[in-house]
Amino acid sequence: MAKITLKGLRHSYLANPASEADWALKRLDVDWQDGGAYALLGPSGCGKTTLLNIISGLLQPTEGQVLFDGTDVTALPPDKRHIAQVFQFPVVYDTMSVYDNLAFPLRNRGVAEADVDARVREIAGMLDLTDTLDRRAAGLTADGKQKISLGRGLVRSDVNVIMFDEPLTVIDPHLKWQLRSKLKELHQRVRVTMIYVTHDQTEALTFADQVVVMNEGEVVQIGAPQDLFERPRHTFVGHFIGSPGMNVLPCEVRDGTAYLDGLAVETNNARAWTGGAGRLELGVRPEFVSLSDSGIPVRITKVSDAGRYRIVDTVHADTKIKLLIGEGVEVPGEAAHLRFDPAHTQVYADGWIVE
Ligand SMILES: Nc1ncnc2c1ncn2[C@@H]1O[C@H](COP(=O)(O)OP(=O)(O)OP(=O)(O)O)[C@@H](O)[C@H]1O
Repeated sequence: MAKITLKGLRHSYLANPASEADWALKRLDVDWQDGGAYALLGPSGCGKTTLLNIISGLLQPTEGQVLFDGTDVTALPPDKRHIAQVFQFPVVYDTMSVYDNLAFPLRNRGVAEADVDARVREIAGMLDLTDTLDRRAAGLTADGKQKISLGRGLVRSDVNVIMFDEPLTVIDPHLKWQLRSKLKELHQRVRVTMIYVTHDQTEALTFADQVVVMNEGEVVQIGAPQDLFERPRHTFVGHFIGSPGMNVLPCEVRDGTAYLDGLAVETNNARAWTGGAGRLELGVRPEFVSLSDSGIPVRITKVSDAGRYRIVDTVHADTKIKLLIGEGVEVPGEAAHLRFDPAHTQVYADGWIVE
């Protein structure tokens, strides 16, 4: 196991990168603590696979270093890094038994047969594969096979990190939550550093203690799921995480007060704005917007049922604002007023939170 440090990492697939857009990874400084459960979350094309390949050694970064416990491994090939990887599609040997599949990474490294047996049975037990150990892998369902892939990642005791690259893509939706909670439980038992790559916020938020959110080649926030929800550092995080995402509304700030279309709105950070150029926006999640007797006048355009609550779409002038309301709350006709919870309303400048 190891702490992994990415220092001043940049990567471009072009020989002579000129503009910012030429960099697949713009600049990354990230510490992955030993034994942590991390998710790497971001939309397609944001650089997740590029980053994984740099950590595993399949790709040399254009600039910067990868350190394992402080030792520079940037130039080491993948087989010298002691990393286990689980991919989207199960990697299993169909003709071998489940037992032999799990034993393979250990036998390959010359581990004594008695130790192989003990470890295989332990991991099989954790993954509920004990009853299938003697069966040929070919007969298993997709989720059974993916469990073997997970097992092959977990079985080695010499790994610095296990990286999961969208491991639940081929799993039936109704089995996904089972495997997801299994993985979380396994992390708590084995305590190896795990990096779980996904573009699915539910998977990231249920698995990880810390979520690394990427957008356009940059890390925009690293935090616990609750931090990402309560205090998104970037409007992208607010919008990408949450369903529906955070309202991002154009605003002005004068003398420490934010104004939405000329109406003063209390926030938790407008006082910190020291001026300067930049696009100013208010961010407030639909969970922290409520109906009120006074406040921002809006027109209600749509009410949708979302189970235990309703999503209300409103519009103020040309600005759309969403809010959530509970079951017992009555929705007025077309006209209403909204109030933003000041503790959860913040100002962003060029996308970044003002602090
Ligand atoms: N081999 C390559 N050659 C050139 N450009 C590449 C290569 N691989 C990726 N890119 C570009 O680098 C950027 C990051 O891609 P990457 O595959 O790392 O993103 P991702 O977040 O893993 O996306 P996805 O979730 O779709 O796999 C994208 O703009 C992509 O087009």
